[in-house]
Amino acid sequence: MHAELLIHADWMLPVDPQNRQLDGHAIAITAGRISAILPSAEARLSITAERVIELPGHLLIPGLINAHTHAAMTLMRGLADDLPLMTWLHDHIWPAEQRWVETGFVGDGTRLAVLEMLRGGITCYNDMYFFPEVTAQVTAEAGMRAVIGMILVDFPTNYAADADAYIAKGLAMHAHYRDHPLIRVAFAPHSPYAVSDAPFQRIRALADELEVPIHIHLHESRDEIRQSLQQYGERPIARLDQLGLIGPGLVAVHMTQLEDEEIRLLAATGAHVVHCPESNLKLASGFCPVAALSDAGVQVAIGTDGAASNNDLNLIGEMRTAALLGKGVAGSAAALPASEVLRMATINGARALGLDSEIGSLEPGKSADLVALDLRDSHTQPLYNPVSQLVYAADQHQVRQVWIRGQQVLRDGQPTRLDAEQILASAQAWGKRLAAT
Ligand SMILES: CSC[C@H]1O[C@@H](n2cnc3c(O)ncnc32)[C@H](O)[C@@H]1O
Ligand SMILES: [Zn+2]
Repeated sequence: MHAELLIHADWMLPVDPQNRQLDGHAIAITAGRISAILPSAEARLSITAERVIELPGHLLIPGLINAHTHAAMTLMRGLADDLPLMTWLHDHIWPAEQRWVETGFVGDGTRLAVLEMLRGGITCYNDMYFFPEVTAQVTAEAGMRAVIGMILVDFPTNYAADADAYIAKGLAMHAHYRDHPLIRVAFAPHSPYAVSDAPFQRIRALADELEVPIHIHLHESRDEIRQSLQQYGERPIARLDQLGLIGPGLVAVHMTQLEDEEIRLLAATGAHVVHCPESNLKLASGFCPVAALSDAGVQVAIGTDGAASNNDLNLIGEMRTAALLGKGVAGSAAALPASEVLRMATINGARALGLDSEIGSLEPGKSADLVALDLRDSHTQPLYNPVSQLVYAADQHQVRQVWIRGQQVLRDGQPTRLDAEQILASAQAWGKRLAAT
């Protein structure tokens, strides 16, 4: 058998249905896809390859999927800390966005985010932000994968004046990226408190027609529930259910306020949940009952949220926080074992985004989106169990090589398609501008 690329690694966690750990295996890649996974000794005898890469001491995993981001908000990292969600959003972030967010801001902020995410082993992200066409373009140029939100809020912004304009711009972007190999598009109405019933109804009909997910902040804080009870006489999930939005296409982010009946509804309808543990902790929004959701059969993915509420886009760190917090919230050390948390950051994210036939695991036929981490560092030695080291001990700087569709986008920790120096210089220039106001 012939392959374009053959990679040998000491350990592989393919996140396959059997949850295997493969020691001393190789992965063969041709035309951007995984063509075989087999023991290295066998591969050396049976596969000829144009390029062979040996990775002793390394762990190979599927590319991580950051299931909820606002990429360009990297330029607001540390702008407003130590505040609860509604104060943070209404008094600081939305005014700053009104003042600063335009295409140049989104381009530079997204490039900084893409650089940070690739260096941390993230190969795909699910974004919700203004000027999403710019986010899409920057991401595609970097060779990265993303699901870009067709955003909607009830109020006018620098990006669009009203619901018609938000939807029209979103649909134009959807048409533009229809057959793109890296970019997909989803609806991204901000939240139940920022979107009224009529636009939700339009989005639901369009999402059904275009078969795209609906990505939304939902049940993020107690204030959101209180406000909804006051305004609509029901909790946000009940309202969205009335509007026909709770179903397998729903990607519900945060979900820190959940009653048992709501968990049953999510499970019965096949809705997806994205857990953002660090953002929820930092804004003191509440705790997502991840173990209870998972026991009920709800698929839970992991997201960082934006860098203004986290304050990084480090999904390896986020896995660790999710595992530790999940045990604390469930009152059980057995809750959220490391292998389950890795599934959340890979295959569950892929399922939430409707991309699980392409990405989320290392299996023949899937796209070659993969990450190699060097585990020879002091804090991941000695090594008894690779998945334990990855989730409980590894640092994102141990990510050394990243491939997306078989193309190397990070080599020895350095991006191959981005100018890191220029990205940092422009981030510093934005920082000076924002700090001066
Ligand atoms: C319509 S573009 C996205 C919008 O969402 C804001 N945002 C960022 N993080 C959060 C969060 O955790 N909850 C609610 N809204 C958030 C972002 O600043 C943009 O305005
Ligand atoms: Zn968010």
